[in-house]
Amino acid sequence: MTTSIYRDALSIENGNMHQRTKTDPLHLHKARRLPKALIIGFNKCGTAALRSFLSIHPDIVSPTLELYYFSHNYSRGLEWYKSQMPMSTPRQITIEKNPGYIKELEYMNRIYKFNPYMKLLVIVRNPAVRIQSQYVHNVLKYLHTTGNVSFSEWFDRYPFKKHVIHWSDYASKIRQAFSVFPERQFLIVSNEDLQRDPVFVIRQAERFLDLKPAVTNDVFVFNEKRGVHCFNTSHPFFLSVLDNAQVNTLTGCLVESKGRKHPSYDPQLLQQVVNISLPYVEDLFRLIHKKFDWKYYNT
Ligand SMILES: Nc1ncnc2c1ncn2[C@@H]1O[C@H](COP(=O)(O)OS(=O)(=O)O)[C@@H](OP(=O)(O)O)[C@H]1O
Repeated sequence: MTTSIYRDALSIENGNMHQRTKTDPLHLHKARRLPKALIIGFNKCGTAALRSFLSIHPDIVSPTLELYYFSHNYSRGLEWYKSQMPMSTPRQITIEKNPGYIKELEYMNRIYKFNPYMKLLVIVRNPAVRIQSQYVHNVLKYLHTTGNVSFSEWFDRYPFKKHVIHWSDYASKIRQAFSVFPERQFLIVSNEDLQRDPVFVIRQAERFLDLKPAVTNDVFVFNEKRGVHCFNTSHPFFLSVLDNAQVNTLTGCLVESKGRKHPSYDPQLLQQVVNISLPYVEDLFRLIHKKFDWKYYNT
């Protein structure tokens, strides 16, 4: 049974669409539609790349901005949320991404109340590498307050173990989300797979979202300088991401803040990080019945 909020939202949407078709038959039923799928986590794991890569699919649209609706902007209401969505046709799926949604049980409950059939995409990343990404992100973002802190100094500023666990424990957040939604409503992929072979990950998402396979290898080109896949700017699909603020329209790559240079590890620090995070990685693989090929973690 559809919950009331989702049903009401759908009827508002259908009502609007109906009016529009009656007055403007050439409008092709375009309207702003609420998401049927969300990318809910995790920070610094490639959520922007996953969102951007998926949004090139002809049957997917996605707002470029993170809207924080199920977290900080909940009081703004559904009509506000809907007004932030891009226009779409009835066959297109709208996907929003916010890596913070998976962090709080309350946010997951709000999503369930909105739509118990929501499809949820989660991207995870080798924790030892993810922490380097977090360091660069924090140091650049908070440089004015932190000063130029080295990678090992940065660890010293936090209770070290707690800090590593906080960023490595994907399993407890996924388990929490599994307590709200059935497991079949999740697709869990890895940043490493997305980096290595975007189409491999997009195929999984197409199947999960019940979409026809449409994204092929020629949509992407490997950019040697950035060391990641970027959009092939001469592919006709590229036109659909021209309004994506996170894509450089000249190079087809994600903006510079998505793919920064990482600091090198002191071997002892790396070993400590791996030792602390290993049980969390094992827990994750057990929970999701799937393993990712993560360097340093021979599980
Ligand atoms: N093309 C491509 N393929 C796969 N992954 C990519 C790609 N481009 C960027 N990235 C990765 O995205 C990392 C940033 O993650 P998020 O977008 O989740 O960051 S954020 O939490 O929203 O700030 C970012 O992390 P850093 O490399 O540490 O900057 C990248 O690993």
